[in-house]
Formats: sequence, C-alpha cells, structure tokens
Amino acid sequence: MNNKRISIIGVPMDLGQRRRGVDMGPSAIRYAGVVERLENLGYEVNDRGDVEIGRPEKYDVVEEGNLKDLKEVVKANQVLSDKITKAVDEGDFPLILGGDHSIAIGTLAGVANKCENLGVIWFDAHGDLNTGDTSPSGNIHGMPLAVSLGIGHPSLTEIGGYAPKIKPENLVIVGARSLDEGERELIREKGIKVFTMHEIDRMGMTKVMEEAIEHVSKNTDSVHLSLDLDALDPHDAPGVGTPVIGGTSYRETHLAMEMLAERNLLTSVEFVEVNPILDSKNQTAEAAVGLIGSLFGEKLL
Ligand SMILES: NC(=[NH2+])NCCC[C@H](N)C(=O)O
Ligand SMILES: [Mn+2]
Ligand SMILES: [Mn+2]
Repeated sequence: MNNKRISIIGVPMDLGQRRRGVDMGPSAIRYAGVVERLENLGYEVNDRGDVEIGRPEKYDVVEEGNLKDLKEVVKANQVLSDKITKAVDEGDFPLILGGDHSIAIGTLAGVANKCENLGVIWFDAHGDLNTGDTSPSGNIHGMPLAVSLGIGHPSLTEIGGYAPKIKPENLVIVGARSLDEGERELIREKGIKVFTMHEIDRMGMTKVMEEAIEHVSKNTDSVHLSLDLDALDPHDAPGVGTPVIGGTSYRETHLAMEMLAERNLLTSVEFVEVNPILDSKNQTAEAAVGLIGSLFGEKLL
C-alpha cells in the first residue's frame, strides 16, 4: 500500500442505533492520532472531513418497515457513497471512520461500483445481516451486510443506484458471537463463510486469517475491510454501543491486521462503532489507531 495517498472520510453517524455518542467516533480517532500515524509511515493523507448527518427533529421514528431513522440514514449514505467514488476516481485509498455500522451501506456502494467482484472481510461480534423483518431492534446498523447483498428495503439496497454490491461467496465474517435467528437462516441459505469465536479459539487467529484471506481473494478484484470495534473483547475496546463478552483480544486483532498488511490485498478500509461517551480515556479510539497502524504496514523492527 506504500506510495499511496490515503483519503480519510469521517461519518459521524449515530442514527443507525439508539446510543448517542458514536457520532463522536471520527473525532476520537483523529484525536488518537490517526493522521500522524499514517504520515509517519510515509503516506500522504488527505483528510476530506466529515459527511454531514441530518439531525431529525425527533429521534427513533419508524417511517416504515421497522427501520428507525431511515430517511436520514439513506441521505447520509448516498452522500458518503458519492464522496468515496470521487476519492477513488482521484486515485486515493479510502479510509472511512465511523460512526455506527449503518455507514457500511454507503461505503460499500462507493467502493463496489468501481469493481466487478468486491471481496469483503467483516470483523464483528454480530452478523449485521438483519432486515426490517428479522431485526429485533429496528436499528439499521444491524443490517448493512444484508442490504449490501441486495436484501432489505429498496431505499437502502438501491443506494448508489445499483444492487447488489457484493456476492455472498465473496464475503467473510470474523469474530461473530451474537446472531439473531433470521441472520442464522440467511447465513445458511447463502452459504456465507463465518469464522465465529469458536473457530478462532480452536484454530487460532493465524489459521483463521490464512483461510479468510484465501476466501476473499478467490475471484475478486478488490478487497474491503470493515472492522466493527465490537469484534474486540469489551476489555480491550469498551467504547462501543453493543458490547458482547468473549471477543478477540487486541493482540489477536493486531496479528490479523499485520497479516492483511503482509498480503497487501486491501483496496479500502473502514473502522466503525467507536463511542467515546462509553469509552474509558479514549482507549477504544487508541486501539483503532494502533490497528490502523499495523494494517498500513507499521513494524516494530
Ligand atoms: N453494528 C452493530 N454493532 N450491530 C449490532 C446489531 C445488534 C442486533 N443484531 C440488531 O440487529 O439489532
Ligand atoms: Mn457489531
Ligand atoms: Mn457491526
């Protein structure tokens, strides 16, 4: 990834879930020194600022189909998608900072329209494979993968003007330990590759990443990484809205990032769900920046 210009795009989105504060995620990650960290690795960094998020007069409004704050989520994701397309057209490597995970809808719309077959590595405690019909919460941050597979409300699946963005065989989920019933069904029906915490315990992160990388590099021309900080154990990343015990350690995740850096296959990256209000002394944003450093080639010796 060397000799490249990185475009940072912040997305202070908090409408895809109910806990306020995750809109400050991009600021917290910047404050933890992401730009300096990347510049020290020799990259040129183009911080394109934040996507504007509409502030609804009333929060949590379900306009239709069990989808909370649908209108504002759609609007921001369309803007994000266009912004990414522009960055890619200008030759930049996109690094997206969230914000809740509903922004992955716009991110994938923006990065997938430039390639035939996008591979996706999705680090998450959750599946994010719900639709309005299967979601227990109505929170759109639990839906971006289903939406990107073309499943869900048309105002979400049609963002960017095309659908689907990804194919189920080009997707791998790592770190899952909390799935809703509808998500399990979709995983089985579509044959989606999932390395749950069970496989990570059993095989170790090295083997999991070797297989995950192999899986997403087959028949793909680009590979996107979406990392939800709740994939990590809450002990190492407490500042997230939907923590689930029993996640990957900072060390294991760090190793995964180093393996991705070695393989040099990523074409876009996104870090989401950092919520400074729920954090302790910006620990989660700092963890994110440490992981970003490794991902972009930082080495101790
Ligand atoms: N991106 C996330 N943190 N998603 C959490 C989703 C939680 C739950 N499965 C839901 O759909 O409401
Ligand atoms: Mn999650
Ligand atoms: Mn997620």
